[in-house]
Amino acid sequence: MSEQSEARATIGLTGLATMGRNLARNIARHGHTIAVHNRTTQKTTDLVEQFGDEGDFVATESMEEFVGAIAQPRTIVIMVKAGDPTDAVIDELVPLLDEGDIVVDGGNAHFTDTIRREKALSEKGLHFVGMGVSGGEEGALNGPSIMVGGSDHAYEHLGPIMESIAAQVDGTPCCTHVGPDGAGHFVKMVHNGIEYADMQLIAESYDLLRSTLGLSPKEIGEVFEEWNGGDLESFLIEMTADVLAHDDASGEPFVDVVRDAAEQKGTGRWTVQSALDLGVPVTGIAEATFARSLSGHTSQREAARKVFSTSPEGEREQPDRDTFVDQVRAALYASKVVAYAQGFDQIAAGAEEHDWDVDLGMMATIWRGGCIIRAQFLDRIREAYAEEPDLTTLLTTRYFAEAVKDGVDAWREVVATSARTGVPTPAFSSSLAYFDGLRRERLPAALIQALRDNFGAHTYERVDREGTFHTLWAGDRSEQEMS
Ligand SMILES: NC(=O)C1=CN([C@@H]2O[C@H](COP(=O)(O)OP(=O)(O)OC[C@H]3O[C@@H](n4cnc5c(N)ncnc54)[C@H](OP(=O)(O)O)[C@@H]3O)[C@@H](O)[C@H]2O)C=CC1
Ligand SMILES: O=C(CO)[C@H](O)[C@H](O)COP(=O)(O)O
Repeated sequence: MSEQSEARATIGLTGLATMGRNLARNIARHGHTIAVHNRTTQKTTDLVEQFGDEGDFVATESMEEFVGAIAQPRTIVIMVKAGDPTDAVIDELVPLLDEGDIVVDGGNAHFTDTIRREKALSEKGLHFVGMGVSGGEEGALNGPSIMVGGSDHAYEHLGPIMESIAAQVDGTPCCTHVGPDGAGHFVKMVHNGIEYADMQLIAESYDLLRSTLGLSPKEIGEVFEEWNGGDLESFLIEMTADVLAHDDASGEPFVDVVRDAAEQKGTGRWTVQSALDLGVPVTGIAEATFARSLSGHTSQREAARKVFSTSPEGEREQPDRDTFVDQVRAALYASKVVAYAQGFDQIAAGAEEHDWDVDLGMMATIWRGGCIIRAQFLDRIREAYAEEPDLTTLLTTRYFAEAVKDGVDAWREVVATSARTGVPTPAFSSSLAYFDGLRRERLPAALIQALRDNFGAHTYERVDREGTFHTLWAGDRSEQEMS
């Protein structure tokens, strides 16, 4: 490792933790010679000792040795903690690189950081790629979903390698060139936002079945297993069945020994922040993110528990088991349709804002395999965009409209039951409210406009004629036409 390596690697990867190490193995297994590096050399040594026979690895210690081991123009993947650590690695790498080299950030970077880094590196004659990778530890090894943002030139070099290691569905790699600079990381961010909503909806379903019907985690696991055989078939539903069936070494259901405070690394929060900036209502993702925050507010939760009883006063209702299980399934499916429709709206709005030509149908295509939100349902989204590339909302496309119409009564029943029994369902409830808001003939936004005009002369438009108006609320209440 300390000897000077010849530049024979076709690609290099620095950052050999959970994701980087498995991505490197995946790349090597596909016949690409890969130079590997990690700040702490022990991780490099361990990787090559344990898995060196899986392919052609060039283990390196210093950054100089790492860069020297890669054939020019170099393609270098950074797989380290997002934020400052990524900048630190870029700062260390850049002085060692030559014009035309390609630096790829495969971490969960904020897309605005990616835009900034791309600008800075292109000024130095380097190509910078922001590459979203989804699939967790297992996906990185056996085929992730990969969302690449960068120049066409960079994709020409990087694309074939990444397409070869990505998950494949019906012969199509789950990897695509999303667009320039921050496009790949933007799409990955929204993917993670949808992941938050998906998990929150699953968690609410579990809570309802447990608290309302009194089912055990094992019984609920069986329900999820059955659901996975239908429209809801997905990686997360399958995983839920598995997790709920698992017992801790103590004999307790595993889910009961895990502290009920969900962590977050930032991508869900970023999705919501960006959605607010873009003016796109991503209510499912927002509620999922806030639900994680609430779960972590231990002292407030404790204070509230002391003052309020944990369930509403009065009789607990016990709905019919099979009917309620099916209602929750329908509510889960309809709410999931809403969450995905909102996520795709955000990608469309982000693409417009940043002038990225993002193919929405292709996003559904590359999420069908490898990634955390992979699901049968994504094929339906792919078909919807194939039929109508500029569709206004996924909700109104034939398949999803039917699914929502079929499920809406059950959805209302579930939300009503949760309100009566005190089981919190922020994602179910907000998705239903979004659906009702969209389909409403007339919204109370008219009153909000009237109030804004009253207290701040913010003006309003009328339903019966063009123009902008203001009423002299403090005066004679006559109406002025402003434009
Ligand atoms: N874990 C997951 O499921 C997924 C993670 N990601 C993203 O992939 C990236 C890697 O994730 P993961 O594998 O979980 O690892 P971590 O996010 O835990 O990062 C650990 C790696 O970062 C390196 N590192 C940290 N700080 C520095 C620094 N200042 N300079 C150099 N190297 C540094 C560590 O080196 P050392 O060993 O020396 O400490 C180690 O290799 C992250 O951006 C993450 O958000 C994306 C998809 C899924
Ligand atoms: O990118 C991922 C999967 O696609 C990661 O698993 C992500 O870090 C999970 O996010 P969080 O820690 O916020 O739940």
